[in-house]
Amino acid sequence: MTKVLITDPIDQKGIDILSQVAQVDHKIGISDSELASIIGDYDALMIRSGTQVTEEIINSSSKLRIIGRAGVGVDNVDVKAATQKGVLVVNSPGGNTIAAAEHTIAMMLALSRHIPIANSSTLLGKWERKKFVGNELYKKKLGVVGLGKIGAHVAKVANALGMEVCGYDPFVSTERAQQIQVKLSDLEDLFQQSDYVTLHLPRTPETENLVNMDVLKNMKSSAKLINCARGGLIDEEALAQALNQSLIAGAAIDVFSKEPLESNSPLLKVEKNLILTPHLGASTREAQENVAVDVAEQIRDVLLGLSARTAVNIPGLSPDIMDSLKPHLQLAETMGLLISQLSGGQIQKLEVKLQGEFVQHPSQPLIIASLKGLLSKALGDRINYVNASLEADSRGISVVENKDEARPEFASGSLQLTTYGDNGDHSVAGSIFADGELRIISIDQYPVNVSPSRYMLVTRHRDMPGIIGKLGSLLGSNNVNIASMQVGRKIVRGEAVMVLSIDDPIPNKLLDTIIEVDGITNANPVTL
Ligand SMILES: NC(=O)c1ccc[n+]([C@@H]2O[C@H](COP(=O)([O-])OP(=O)(O)OC[C@H]3O[C@@H](n4cnc5c(N)ncnc54)[C@H](O)[C@@H]3O)[C@@H](O)[C@H]2O)c1
Ligand SMILES: O=C(O)[C@H](O)COP(=O)(O)O
Repeated sequence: MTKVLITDPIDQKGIDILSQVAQVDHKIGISDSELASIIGDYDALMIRSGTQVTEEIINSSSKLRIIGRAGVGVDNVDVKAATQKGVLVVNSPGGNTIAAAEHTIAMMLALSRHIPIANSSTLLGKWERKKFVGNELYKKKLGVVGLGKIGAHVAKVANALGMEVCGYDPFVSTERAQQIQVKLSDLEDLFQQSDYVTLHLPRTPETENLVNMDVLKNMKSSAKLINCARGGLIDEEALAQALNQSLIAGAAIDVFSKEPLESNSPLLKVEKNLILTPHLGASTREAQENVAVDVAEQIRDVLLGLSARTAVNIPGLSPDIMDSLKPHLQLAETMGLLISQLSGGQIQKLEVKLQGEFVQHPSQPLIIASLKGLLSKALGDRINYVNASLEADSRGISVVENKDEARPEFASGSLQLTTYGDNGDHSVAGSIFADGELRIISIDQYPVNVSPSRYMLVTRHRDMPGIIGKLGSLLGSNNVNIASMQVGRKIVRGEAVMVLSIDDPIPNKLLDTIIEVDGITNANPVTL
């Protein structure tokens, strides 16, 4: 029975989707060690930000195929370890955009009008109208750091509120900035000139402590800072000091370097204008339903053998591409598997050459499929589309891509793989014929025309009378049935390649006898 484990609160609609195809177990708040001890039973894991999916947990799994993050940030998943293990990681990049952007706007308004503290004061029976005079957002300058989905929506709403919006994002073009009505600025100016600064970027080694004491000192003393993105982007000790010393006028923080917020956090000792919420950015009914459905559908599809929409760790392999390239991917994988058996030994380089119609397609998926085939004899079930590039890389196999725009020999173009390694260079070319059938069209530059079959024998021999007959009778007398035979040669009576499709695998003893036949220089059994 397929089993899915859920370790964070997930909307029921997502659970219902998973229940169609799997047994769904809930272990909310499970410890790391308990998770590591039970993960071996599960095919899929569904989480939010509360579960840390560490390398140890991933390596304790044995049949885990997919980790679904019902939300955006995957910084709580060791994606590298998952990729190495061949586990797909998917998220929901857009499901909570509006929720997080609206929480940001709510934080900005709450800060400006002292809403939380005015509420507490009023509940205590006080009537402190003078104490809680605020600021308008209208005509104030907002600096948005990170102009992705959430940053862009915040900018849109802020523009509608009459704010002047500037932004910093090294990966956003001037055209895109104009489109979302944001004036691009450098980071220093943004902090120095803004009345409000809001962060909407991921936490990475480069962005950690992006807001430190130097940055805070550079801000206006009337400025307010909002972080509904990720903990760790702000040095919390420095922020506490900056607020206590009135270096800035306020902050609203939803995310923390350690969550849940620890009781010794310096932020809990701040007595000035500081609003804290417990990572609520995505906590709306709508967003929770969106992300749960989005991710559960992807988990269900992957468990059914279909592709995921938003995989984090297989770049370039969107479902549309996978669908349109199905026969091409199958050809590339088959050829990778074939050439690995013809090459034998250690391979240092794979050259992938696309010709004719193949040039029109994205090459990355074809390279990944070729590598998957190439490594599957060595790694068995462990190799998949997720980890093929990484596994090739860690084995020192470099990949060179080559596009040949010349008029193709075959109407549908061709794909050629060449390996360079311990046993010299080997090449295989293939094409897809009009009937959609895969064909191997050359082996080691010898022209052939073979449909790949489960068992094959590829020999090298001198082109002379009698060889084909000898080989045929050897196989026949050992009860190996030949389904088809093809000989490829470049010149008469020179070197030739023979490709036999056979119904059964070749016994080792028979292979030894074949190699001893006068004129046969090499014989490679192939299983596809
Ligand atoms: N508080 C919450 O509950 C909540 C909810 C959803 C998302 N988030 C977080 O909000 C953040 C933004 O999410 P998103 O969906 O907009 O992501 P996104 O990928 O659409 O946008 C992130 C943007 O950050 C930019 N960026 C990366 N490095 C940068 C740098 N050094 N300086 C400036 N910009 C940089 C990227 O170019 C990108 O445009 C993420 O960290 C996400 O995890 C939090
Ligand atoms: O990255 C995200 O999607 C947000 O941080 C939301 O996290 P949550 O799913 O734990 O609410």
